[in-house]
Order: sequence, then structure tokens, then C-alpha cells
Amino acid sequence: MTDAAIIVAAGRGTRAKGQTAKQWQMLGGRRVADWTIDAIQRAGLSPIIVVLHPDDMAVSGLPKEVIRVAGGASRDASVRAGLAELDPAVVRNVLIHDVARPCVPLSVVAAVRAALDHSEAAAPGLAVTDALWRADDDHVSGVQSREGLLRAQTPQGFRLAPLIAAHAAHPGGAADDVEVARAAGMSVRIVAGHEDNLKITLPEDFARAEAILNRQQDRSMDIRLGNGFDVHAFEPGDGCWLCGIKVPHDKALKGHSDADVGMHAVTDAIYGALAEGDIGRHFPPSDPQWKGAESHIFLAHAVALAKTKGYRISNIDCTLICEQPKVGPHASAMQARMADITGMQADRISIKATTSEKLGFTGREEGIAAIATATLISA
Ligand SMILES: Nc1ccn([C@@H]2O[C@H](COP(=O)(O)OP(=O)(O)OP(=O)(O)O)[C@@H](O)[C@H]2O)c(=O)n1
Ligand SMILES: C[C@](O)(CO)[C@H](O)COP(=O)(O)O
Repeated sequence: MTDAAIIVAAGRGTRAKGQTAKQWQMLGGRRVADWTIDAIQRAGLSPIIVVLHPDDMAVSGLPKEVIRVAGGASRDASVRAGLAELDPAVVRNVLIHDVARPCVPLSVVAAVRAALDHSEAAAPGLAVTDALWRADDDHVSGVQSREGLLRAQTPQGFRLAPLIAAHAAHPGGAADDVEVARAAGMSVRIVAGHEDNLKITLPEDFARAEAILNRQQDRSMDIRLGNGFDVHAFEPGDGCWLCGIKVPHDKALKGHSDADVGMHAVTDAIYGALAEGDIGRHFPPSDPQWKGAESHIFLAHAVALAKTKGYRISNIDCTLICEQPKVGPHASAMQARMADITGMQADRISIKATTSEKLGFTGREEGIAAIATATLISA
């Protein structure tokens, strides 16, 4: 059983103004939605449903793992559309989060999940620290006790099956899912919210959110570099696998796997950045199951390991060293294939080649060498 997430992103952000809905506006170099999805992915929730406005269903740049669902005219209708994608036989808990809360600390998500071990529902709240007034136009018409009042945040977490039933029974118009759950008699445990977890609502909230993200990143950013180097000898054949593309040649590369020397160097660069050894440690050549293996298996493993350890790969640079075959005509296809395997943007992957001026084993065309660098950033 898993803990799933629904990110509601089908609103139009009218109060935030702007040319596009607030979730597609830029914040510190990325869209609001990218920060939010990233935070929820880092929290380890899966699957992640992103509920989009019908006009936004084809929006580019969302991680390929997220499931896109068309939302409704109100927040609760959008949540119901997301819930319809989840199977209570597979998913135990669901955390529902506003796309407009991109700075949610991992500790808040973790507190909600931990509370769900013992409660059927849990949500973050923050004390009201200012005095409260009632207003009559621009004059104070009374005061409101703040005793027992909390400011509600998301993600709000629930046991999936009773929440689906609660939404089915609700007449609509709820401000949040806690309201829906309580109307169905569910008991909701309160956990500590966080001041960083603001909901971008008004134009001035973007600057506040950006300052929070900058502070969070300054505190947590960890940049790691790794390098990888590999060599494979030629043998008779009809082409070489290089960075995921079979390049026609009058020779092949010899190896236990498909001998993709470029992909091996890149994979080792990622393992190196993580201080996780090399391909041989994870896929021993002595193990017959890896004989003839396609090297994308190794690269995908290194990428997944980076993610599990809390890193995203910022860029990769790989140089193939050979006289023949010529790499230039195939470099774009290699870049696209490597992007496909790693889930990275193609413009963050560089594949290039050099000769060794006919010197050494590459110069004598006895084999191909590859050197690669990868930069990993704490996610
Ligand atoms: N039909 C709707 C309305 C809202 N939301 C989502 O619910 C969250 C909280 O809503 P709010 O902050 O009010 O967002 P908007 O409705 O987009 O903003 P506004 O009310 O200013 O138009 C947001 O993540 C929003 O995208 C949604 O998925 N579907
Ligand atoms: C769910 C919510 O974020 C809790 O604070 C909030 O109710 C949704 O936003 P809105 O501004 O009330 O539409």
C-alpha cells in the first residue's frame, strides 16, 4: 500500500493577477508548479496526480511520472477528479496539496504522514498570532476572539476510502478537504504547520515565496560533481552502441554488456557524485544476468539512486574519444536518447567527441574511450 498525492492546480489564480494562472508564473527561475511538484516528489509520495485546468492539460515540462487529470469548476470538484484516479486497494493514504504552496517544508509533509499512522485524517495548522477584528468598510466594527482558531494549510492527509465516501456525500462548496472529511464524521488530527508554507494568493506573495525558497536552498544546497571514465576494445561487428544509439561502423565494441562506453562513463559519473562506487559494484560482471545487458538499465538505476538520495542531476557532459566512427552526425540523437533515459531536459546533456590525434590505443583504432562529468544538486 502506498501514500499518494493529489496536487490541485486547476484554479485560475484570479487574485494573483498576472498574464497566466499563478501556478505557471515564474518564481526563482522555475514555475510555481515545478517547485510544488518537486517538493511532493521529494517527500516520496507516489503516485502523484496533478489536477489541471482543462486548458492546461498539454502543459509542457511536468515530470513524466505525474498523472495528469482534468479538474472541475471548484476546488472540491478538482479534488474529486483526482480521487477518481486512485484505487483504495492499492493506496492507503492520500495527501491533498495546493499547487499554490510551493515552499512546503518536507517536515510538514512528514508530520502529516506520521500522524496518519494513528489517525484517519491529519492536517497542518498554525496559530493565529494577530488580534482579529471585524470590519465595516474601512472601520473596525468589533473584535473576534482568536481562542481556538487556527490557519489551515495543506497537504491535508486522509485514509483514501473514507475520503472518497466523504466527497461523494458532500454537497460541494467546501474550502478544503478537512471540511469535507469532518462533514462525514471523520476525526482530523492537527499537526504543526509552517510559516514557510504560505499559499500564493496575491501578487505580493510571489516575492515572499521567492525569498523563502532562496533561504531554504541556501541552507540546504549541496552540489556534487562526479567523473566517469571507461574504455572498450573493438571486435568484429557492424556498429557500436554509443550513448544509447547504434552507430554504424565496420567494428563493434566488446564487453560483458552492450559495451556502450559513453553511457557507462556517464553512469559512473553519477555513481561517483553519490560516492556509490561504479557500475561494477551495482551490476557485477561476474553475474551472468547482466551478460549482453542494455546499458540504459545501469543509467536508469544510477538516476533513481540519485533521486532516492535527494539529488537531481543538473547537467551531464560526456566526451567520446575515437578516430572512427564519427560521432557528430549522431550527437543530437544521443542527447535525445540520454534525456529520455534520465528524464532530464536535452539541453542539460552534452555529448561531444574528440580524436586523440592518432596517438595511443584510440589513435590506433583499437577501441573507444569515454570521459564524463555529472553535476548533482540536492533537490
Ligand atoms: N477549480 C479549482 C479551483 C482551485 N483549485 C486549486 O485549489 C488551490 C487553492 O485555491 P486558490 O488559492 O483559491 O487558487 P485559485 O482558485 O487558482 O485562486 P483564485 O481564487 O485567486 O482564483 C489552488 O492550488 C488551485 O489551483 C483547483 O484545483 N480547481
Ligand atoms: C485549502 C486551503 O489552502 C486551506 O488553507 C484554502 O482553503 C484554499 O484556498 P482558498 O483561498 O480558500 O480558495
